[in-house]
Amino acid sequence: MKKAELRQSILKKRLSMPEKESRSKSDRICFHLQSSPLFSSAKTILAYYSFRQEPDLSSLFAETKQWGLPRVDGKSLVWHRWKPGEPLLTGAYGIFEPDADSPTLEPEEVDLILVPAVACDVRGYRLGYGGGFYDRLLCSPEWSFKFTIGIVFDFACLPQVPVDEWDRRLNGVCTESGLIVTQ
Ligand SMILES: Nc1nc2c(c(=O)[nH]1)N(C=O)[C@@H](CNc1ccc(C(=O)N[C@@H](CCC(=O)O)C(=O)O)cc1)CN2
Ligand SMILES: Nc1ncnc2c1ncn2[C@@H]1O[C@H](COP(=O)(O)OP(=O)(O)OP(=O)(O)O)[C@@H](O)[C@H]1O
Repeated sequence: MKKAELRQSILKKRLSMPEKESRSKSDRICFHLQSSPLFSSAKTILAYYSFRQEPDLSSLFAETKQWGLPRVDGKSLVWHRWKPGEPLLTGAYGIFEPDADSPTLEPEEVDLILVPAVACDVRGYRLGYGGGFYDRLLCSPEWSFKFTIGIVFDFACLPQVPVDEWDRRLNGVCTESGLIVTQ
């Protein structure tokens, strides 16, 4: 199946999930992340603010970590420090984002990246919304060696997603069934 078709079918399935189910599965995902030494040893973590019924990471935000959230700036993502409770603004694509004037995070500070995805596969390949934002981020030298975990519900963790030459594998995938290390 081509990327666009697969994206459409997974998004349809995700949006049709009852909210209660999505909430309880998101809690399981957060539990698995919290139980991992990769998470406990990380001081600064890049995350995302859930939209279109992506797994919701907000129960993690209670953890005493330094959090970074992305802001879309043209074709790039800019990472801002964010403390739970600080206001977010509606940005590009209707996603809540930190204010452009809020302090940014330097790549050297970041220990772990929780990557939103439409689908992932067991090899660590990821399908996003087609913007190429994370593809571009993760191939740049300052980010390419960071530990990355794709976050999806089980039904979106597939044996294989289509791969293009620019796709890089994530280091792990976390679903409500657990965290798998892919490379
Ligand atoms: N919660 C969250 N925040 C995030 C991301 C994400 O995946 N999840 N992003 C991760 O990158 C960035 C936003 N990326 C996006 C890229 C494209 C579309 C989008 O609406 N695309 C069109 C189709 C484009 C195409 O197929 O060519 C669409 O879906 O209608 C939305 C967000 C930054 N913030
Ligand atoms: N390293 C890169 N430099 C420049 N453009 C890139 C790079 N990687 C990917 N792209 C472009 O970004 C787009 C990514 O498309 P693709 O459908 O693979 O996105 P995706 O992985 O689903 O999206 P996203 O990373 O935003 O979630 C393509 O048009 C591709 O040409």
